[in-house]
Amino acid sequence: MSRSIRLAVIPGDGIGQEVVAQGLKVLTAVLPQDVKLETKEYDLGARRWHATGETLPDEELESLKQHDAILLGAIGDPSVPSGVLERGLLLKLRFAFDHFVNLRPSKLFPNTTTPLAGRPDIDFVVVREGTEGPYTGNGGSLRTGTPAEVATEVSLNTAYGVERVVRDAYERANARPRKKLTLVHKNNVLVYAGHMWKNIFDRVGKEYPEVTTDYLHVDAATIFFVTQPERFDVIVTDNLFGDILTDLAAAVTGGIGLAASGNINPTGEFPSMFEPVHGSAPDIAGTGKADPTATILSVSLLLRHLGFVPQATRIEEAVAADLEARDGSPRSTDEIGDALAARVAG
Ligand SMILES: NC(=O)c1ccc[n+]([C@@H]2O[C@H](COP(=O)([O-])OP(=O)(O)OC[C@H]3O[C@@H](n4cnc5c(N)ncnc54)[C@H](O)[C@@H]3O)[C@@H](O)[C@H]2O)c1
Ligand SMILES: CC(C)[C@H](C(=O)O)[C@@H](O)C(=O)O
Ligand SMILES: [Mg+2]
Repeated sequence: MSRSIRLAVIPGDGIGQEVVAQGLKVLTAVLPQDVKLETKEYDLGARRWHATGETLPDEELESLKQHDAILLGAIGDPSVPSGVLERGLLLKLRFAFDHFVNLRPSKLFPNTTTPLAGRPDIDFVVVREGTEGPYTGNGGSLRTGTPAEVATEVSLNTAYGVERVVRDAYERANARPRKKLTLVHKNNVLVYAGHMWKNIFDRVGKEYPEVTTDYLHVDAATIFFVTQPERFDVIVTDNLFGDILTDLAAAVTGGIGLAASGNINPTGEFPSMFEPVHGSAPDIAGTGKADPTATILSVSLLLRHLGFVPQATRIEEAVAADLEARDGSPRSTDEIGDALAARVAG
């Protein structure tokens, strides 16, 4: 395990700035003295775009590449046309660094007010494909803005891309006690991409005889996320279904303020990037109401990825204890960060 971490930090927009400050606070508190943490902050997002018109210049991409990992807050702002920063910055990073595994764990933490509060054993992870599907920008519009407009947004799926993420999901399922993997797609309607996913899922599954498999159409999966979440262990799904399912998973297991994610490049060729599942939340930005826990749990995923397992576990335990101790009175972003930093340090 390396005793130094070169961390690139992209606070981004809205509450991204606020929650990343807390993530760094907890990271600093949890690391042993002899681990050298070098951080480099990148001014990327709405401010930069307004000032220079840039979203993610090549030099910055090259510089980001020189790090062990990236911590990102959130990208997107109402003052910038929708999609400019999301595509030009966030998705550009995920694609350029081949983050084909978008890992989004969901655990029911104690003392949370959610529709599933009090339900035991909710502990699943969504392995969302991160580089393909309808996210590739493969589309266009004709007669734009007229009543005769036609727009396409093609979902791109390659056997190469599907097999590598499915294989990763089998590996993860095989390493967990329950060893269950559910494919979520919509192959009753999306018969080309859906059948390719299912065929690859079945073929790769032959190599993992200990893993129990299941298949659900995405609409049915949304029912079971709410009514029978305990049926899930590892879920593998495409980029867009995974986006939607993981906001739902967050909402039912503790709230969007607790949902962490890792954009993983499993080959290690490029730095992986860790970020909360939520966005820049312009409706609460600047109010101190943002819960930084999702970012702090993303720091835990980052540490685990880099091999700092005891420190990652310490953060998870601190979050569980902190939630247990919450009495319902509101706490600011800073106060939650301070409380978690104190717990991991103590
Ligand atoms: N990974 C990302 O950077 C990311 C993810 C999602 C959305 N976005 C972008 O963020 C912007 C806003 O998107 P949106 O409103 O659809 O989604 P959002 O996740 O920003 O907000 C949805 C709701 O959840 C609440 N919320 C989010 N994070 C919270 C937190 N930590 N604590 C408490 N409440 C929280 C918000 O206040 C809002 O009511 C858009 O530009 C969108 O494209 C970026
Ligand atoms: C902002 C957007 C591009 C992004 C996505 O769709 O992946 C977000 O919703 C997420 O879940 O990280
Ligand atoms: Mg999303």
